[in-house]
Amino acid sequence: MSPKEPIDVPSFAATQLALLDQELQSEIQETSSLISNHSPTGLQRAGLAITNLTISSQRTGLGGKTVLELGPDGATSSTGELPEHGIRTGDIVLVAEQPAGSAKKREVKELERKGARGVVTRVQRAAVSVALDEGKDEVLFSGRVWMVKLADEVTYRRMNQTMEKLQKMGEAEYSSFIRVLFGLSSPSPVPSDLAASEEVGSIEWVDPTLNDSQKDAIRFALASREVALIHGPPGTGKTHTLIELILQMIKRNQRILVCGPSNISVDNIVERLAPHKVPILRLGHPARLLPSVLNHSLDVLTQTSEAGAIIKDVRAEMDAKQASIKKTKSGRERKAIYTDLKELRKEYRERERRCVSNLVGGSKVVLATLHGAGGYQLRNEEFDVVIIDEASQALEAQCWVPLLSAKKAVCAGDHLQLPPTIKSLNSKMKPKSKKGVDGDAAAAAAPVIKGMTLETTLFDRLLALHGPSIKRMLTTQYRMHEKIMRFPSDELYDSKLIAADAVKARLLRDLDYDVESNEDTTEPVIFIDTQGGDFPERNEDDDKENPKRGSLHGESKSNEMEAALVRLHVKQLVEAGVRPEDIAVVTPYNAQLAALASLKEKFPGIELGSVDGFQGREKEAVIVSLVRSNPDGEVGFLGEKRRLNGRSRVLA
Ligand SMILES: Nc1ncnc2c1ncn2[C@@H]1O[C@H](COP(=O)(O)OP(=O)(O)OP(=O)(O)O)[C@@H](O)[C@H]1O
Repeated sequence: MSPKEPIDVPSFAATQLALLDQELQSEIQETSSLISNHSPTGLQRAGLAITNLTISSQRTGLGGKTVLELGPDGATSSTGELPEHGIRTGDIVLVAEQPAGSAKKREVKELERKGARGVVTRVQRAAVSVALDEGKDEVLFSGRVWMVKLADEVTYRRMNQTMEKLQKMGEAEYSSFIRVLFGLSSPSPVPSDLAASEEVGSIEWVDPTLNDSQKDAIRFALASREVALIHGPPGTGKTHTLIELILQMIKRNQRILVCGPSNISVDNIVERLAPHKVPILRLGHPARLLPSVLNHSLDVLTQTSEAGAIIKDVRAEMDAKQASIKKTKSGRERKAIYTDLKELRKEYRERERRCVSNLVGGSKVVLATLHGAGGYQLRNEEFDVVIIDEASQALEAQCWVPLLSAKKAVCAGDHLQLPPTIKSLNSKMKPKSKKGVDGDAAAAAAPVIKGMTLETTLFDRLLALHGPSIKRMLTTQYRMHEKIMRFPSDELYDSKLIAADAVKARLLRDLDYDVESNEDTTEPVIFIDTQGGDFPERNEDDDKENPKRGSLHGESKSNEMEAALVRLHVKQLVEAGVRPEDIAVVTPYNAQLAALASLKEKFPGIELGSVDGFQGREKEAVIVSLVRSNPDGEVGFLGEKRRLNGRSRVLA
C-alpha cells in the first residue's frame, strides 16, 4: 500500500493490535528469561532488582491503593541506605519473599503467585514505595523481600483499549479529524499568506522575540482545522514555540489537552507555562512529577480543596484500620476489618472521583502523558485541540490515547531524530489476517496491513500521507556553533538550519567563566581518528557459552584505547578551566560506558550517558566515543544517521 493512499481504519487498528502484542510478548519474554536465569544479586547488579529489603510501613495511597514502603534490611545494610539500583518511579515491579537458595530456577508466574505486583511511586536513598495492584492488599510478607522489574503491561493496556475502540468504530462515527488522519479526506486548506489572513493575521505575541519560522509555525497551527505538524530540529525552540501557541490558544478561549510521551516532557511544558500565570492542571501521580510542578498537580489540588478535606478523613480512617490488622490475632476480626476496608475504599474512590471530575471539568488547559490521558479523569472530557510534544518519540498507538477524542491535533517533533525503541525483532507485519478482538465480525474481517511497523510514528505517517503542506519547520537553532550544525544540517535537514547569532561563533573559550584559550577550547569541532590496528574494538558478549540465557548488558562493544583517549581529552578540557558539569561523554555502547566509568570518580560532575539516552539534552562540551574500529569498516547501528544527529553547543 502506498503511504499516500487512504487507510482502512479497522485494518490499521488490527495491525497495531497485532504489532503491540508482539512487542509486549518480546518484552515479557526478555524479562522472564532474565528473571529465571539470573540470581537476585545478579539482577540487582544489572539495575533490574533490589534485594535484601524489609517492609518498613504500609499505608493507603492514591485511589485507595495499598502502598508498601520498603527499606534495606538492617542485618545486611550498615548505612541504612539502599544499594545502587536501577529502579525508577513508574516502574512496574514484583515484590516477593526473597528466595533462600540462589541456584534455584525462578519462574515469573510462580513468583507472581506468591508475591505482589505494583507500581513504584517513590524512590529515596533509604526507601522505595510501591503501590500494589488491586486485590493484592492482603499480602503479608514475613522476613526478607526483594523487588524485580517487570514488563510494563499497563501502558500496553491503554494502547490496546484505544486501538480496540478505533477498530469497533463505524464509519459514520468518524469525525472529520479522524478522516483526515487516515487519508479518507484531505486537510482543509489554510490561507497561503497566513500573516495577511484575517483569521490569524493580527496576533499579539506574548514573546515578540520569536523568530520568523516560529511565528509562521504558530500561525499555521492556529489556522489548521484538523492537523498541523511542527518540525523542530535540535535546539530550534520547539517547546518555546509550543508555549506561545498554547498561550495564543488560551486567548482564543480554546480548551487544550497537552501531552508528551514522558513525564519529563510534560513537566518541561508545565514549568515553562507556569510563569505566565495561566490556570493549568497536570494529571499524573505526584510521585512522578517534578517538585516544581506539584502545585498544578491534580492530586495536590484535590487535597487542598474543601472536598479534599473529607477525602483525607476517609484516608486516615483507612490507615487506622490497616494498622489494626497487625494487632489482631483472630481470623474472624481480621475478616471484618477487611470488609470495612473494602467499603471505605469504595467511598474514598467515589469521593475522589467527584472531586477530580469537578477540577478537570473546570480546567481550560490540561497536561498529561500520552498514556496518562487514558485514565478515568479524562473520560467524557472534550478538548478543542490536543497538542503532542515529542510526537516523533512516541508510538502511534500511544498518540491515539488522547487523539481519539480530539477535534484537532498539533504534533511537534523531529522525525529525523531517533524514533521510540522497539524490542520485537521481527516487528514488520506479515500479510496474514488476524482474528478480531472478541470475535466481532467486522473486526475479524479486517486484514492486517502488510509491511506496517511500530517504528513508523504518527508524525512520519502523516507526512507521507499528506506531504509537507501539513508541516512547518523551525529553522533557527540556538544551541550549536555553526560548524557543529553543518553536519546534521547538510545530512538531514536539506541544509536549511541557520545558527542564531548568539551561538554561531560561540566557543568553549567564550563561556562566562575563565577558560584558557588553547587548541581544545578554540576549535568548535575536533575529530580524532581512531581507525586502524592500535584501537581495536572488542565484543562484550556477556555469556557466549549460552546466548539464549539472556544477556544482562546486551551484546555490546568497547574500545579501551579510545576510552583512554577520551579520559585524556576530558583531563585537558578540565585543566583548561572547563567545569566538569559542563562536559558530557556519550557513546552508543553500554560496554564503552562501563569502560569510561572511572571518569565519574575523578570528575564527579561530569555526565556519562548513552547516545540514545542523551537525546534532547544539551551541554557546553560533548565528547562522543564511537567505539567502532575494525578491518572491515563495519559500523553496525551507527549507520543510522538519526543516531548521530548532534546535540551539543560545542562539540569536542
Ligand atoms: N526566538 C528565540 N530567541 C532566542 N532564543 C530562543 C528562541 N527560541 C528558542 N530559544 C532558545 O533556544 C533554546 C532551545 O529552546 P527549546 O528548549 O524550546 O528548544 P527545543 O527545540 O524544544 O529543544 P530540543 O531540541 O531539546 O527539543 C532555549 O535555550 C531557548 O531559550
